[in-house]
Amino acid sequence: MTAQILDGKATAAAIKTELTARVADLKTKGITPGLGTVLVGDDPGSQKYVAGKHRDCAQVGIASIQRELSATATQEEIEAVVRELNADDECTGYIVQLPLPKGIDENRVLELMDPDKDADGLHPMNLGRLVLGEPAPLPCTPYGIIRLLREHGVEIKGAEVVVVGRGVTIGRPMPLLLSRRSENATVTQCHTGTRDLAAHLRRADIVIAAAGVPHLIKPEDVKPGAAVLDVGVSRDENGKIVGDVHPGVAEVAGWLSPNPGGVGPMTRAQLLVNVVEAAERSAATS
Ligand SMILES: Nc1nc(=O)c2c([nH]1)NC[C@@H]1CN(c3ccc(C(=O)N[C@@H](CCC(=O)O)C(=O)O)cc3)C=[N+]21
Repeated sequence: MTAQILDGKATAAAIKTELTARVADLKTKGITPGLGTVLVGDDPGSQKYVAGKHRDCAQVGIASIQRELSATATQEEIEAVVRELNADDECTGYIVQLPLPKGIDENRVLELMDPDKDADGLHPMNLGRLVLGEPAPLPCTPYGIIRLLREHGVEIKGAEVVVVGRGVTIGRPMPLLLSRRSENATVTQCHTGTRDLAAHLRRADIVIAAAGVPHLIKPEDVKPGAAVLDVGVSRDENGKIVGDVHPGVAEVAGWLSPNPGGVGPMTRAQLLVNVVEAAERSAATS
């Protein structure tokens, strides 16, 4: 048996086509969505991700606003850029690329963002809205994963889902989304304190591997036919992506997200969705 591919690249392309029409419609109402990015430092990986986000924007007609600061930027300098984007009417949504350099208080920067311009859905106000079930921008990777599963007809309702990891961008918000009535999954969250990870994995209909540990998920721990999402992006000595999922899992799983080409493109597409939806919300209230 070989797993069917959860094709993030193709699904993201379809989402972008749909967004292109919505952006064109907003423009007829005099609104041009604009995505801002704040990049601090010169990490090649981060530069590449941010460049990809601006390429996506160009494809769907969203304006791009780029702010770059040196690796030695101070807390005050970063906060000044955040205040500037909060006030900039052309910037309808933005992200602060994480992680920020050591010594910078990341949470203080995130809390300073205008929650209505938070394209990542990571502002405390929006994480709170998610808990309360109020409309909010949804965290990009978790919601991208749900759309990827839906698009391929993988049943989420009633499924036993194991999320591995508890990071702020994926592991922590993922169970919040999956346990909403609209998804109705039963979720187990595993992390480094989990006593017997394999025992949990073997029961899972859906595994979401977001631990950042290369090849953590082994074929012998996956239930035959399960859907496995590989969210990890570690790199080997040649800079090649190594996921959290061992390649042998493809012989056991029913569905598998390739990496690259799976969750990454969905994350980027969902960021655009958040920008367009924020612009649509402001169009409705203006
Ligand atoms: N505030 C913030 N928001 C983020 O969303 C955020 C962040 N900070 N910091 C870093 C991580 C990482 N991330 C990725 C997005 C897309 C791909 C992606 O599209 N990857 C391609 C391949 C890229 C390659 O080959 O290197 C793929 O999976 O096919 C990867 C990683 C977003 N992040």
